[in-house]
Amino acid sequence: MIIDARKISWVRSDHTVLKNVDWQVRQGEHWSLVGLNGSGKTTLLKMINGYIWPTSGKLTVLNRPFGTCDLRELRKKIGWVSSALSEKIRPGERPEAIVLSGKFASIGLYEQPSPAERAMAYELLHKLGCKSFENRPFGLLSQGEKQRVLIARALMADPELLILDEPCNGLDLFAREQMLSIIAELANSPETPSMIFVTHHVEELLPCFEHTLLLKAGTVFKSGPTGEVMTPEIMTAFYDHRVSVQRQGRRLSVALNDDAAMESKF
Ligand SMILES: Nc1ncnc2c1ncn2[C@@H]1O[C@H](COP(=O)(O)OP(=O)(O)OP(=O)(O)O)[C@@H](O)[C@H]1O
Repeated sequence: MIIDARKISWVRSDHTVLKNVDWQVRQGEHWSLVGLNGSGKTTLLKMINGYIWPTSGKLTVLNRPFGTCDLRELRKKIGWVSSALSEKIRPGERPEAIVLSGKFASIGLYEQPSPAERAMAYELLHKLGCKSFENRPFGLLSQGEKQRVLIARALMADPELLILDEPCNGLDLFAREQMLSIIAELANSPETPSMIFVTHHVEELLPCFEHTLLLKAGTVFKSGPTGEVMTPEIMTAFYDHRVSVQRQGRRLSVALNDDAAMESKF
């Protein structure tokens, strides 16, 4: 089991940030985690990565029950690609060194990598489409280029779980689609671990994310096969607004119904 969360809650002073969250992610499954701002996505991810501890409930990640495992060791097995990570990378750092640093779970490269590790870093840079800017300092890269380098860095550690935390944030239409096609290709590769794709936007959900968890106000609003979760009825209740769910090819989109869109303006 990749994630086994049983009724986990996280309470801070008088605020219940997560409440009775149940979530089971099995080996080989790719999930999307969808929630509005403030729904608790980051808090849940921090918990899965062992940075915070459930106030109540039972959490097992990568078959390691919290309370009996070394959380630093657990973290090495999880690749969490987020804007917070991007901000930690020094602007002068080059993509090759950034990817190699993933092997040593460090920000910055302080170890001497072996020829095999260098070869793996090159292979990953290639796989993530980073060849044309592999020598450019990180600070000069576009948002999409930075994301691709950071995904390569995460894969360098051979993780058992890869968390893509809003990878399309700040990307224009073309960069977003490029990013999504790279993720779709990753999902096709048998070496890719289970992925969790975090987003606010339903139209970013690729068919490879066959399961979806909808998080609303710290609770699981719905979880299960994406096709069963993404119905107009469920999404209308999820957003507290009448919405329609359209299917475009193998992708989905959600739109506010006209009158709901008008209501939300005023
Ligand atoms: N340490 C804390 N103490 C008290 N409240 C907190 C703490 N951390 C987060 N919260 C609150 O918990 C709620 C969920 O926050 P969280 O960052 O997990 O949401 P999110 O779904 O990741 O939002 P976004 O999509 O905007 O990043 C918010 O109301 C936030 O203010």
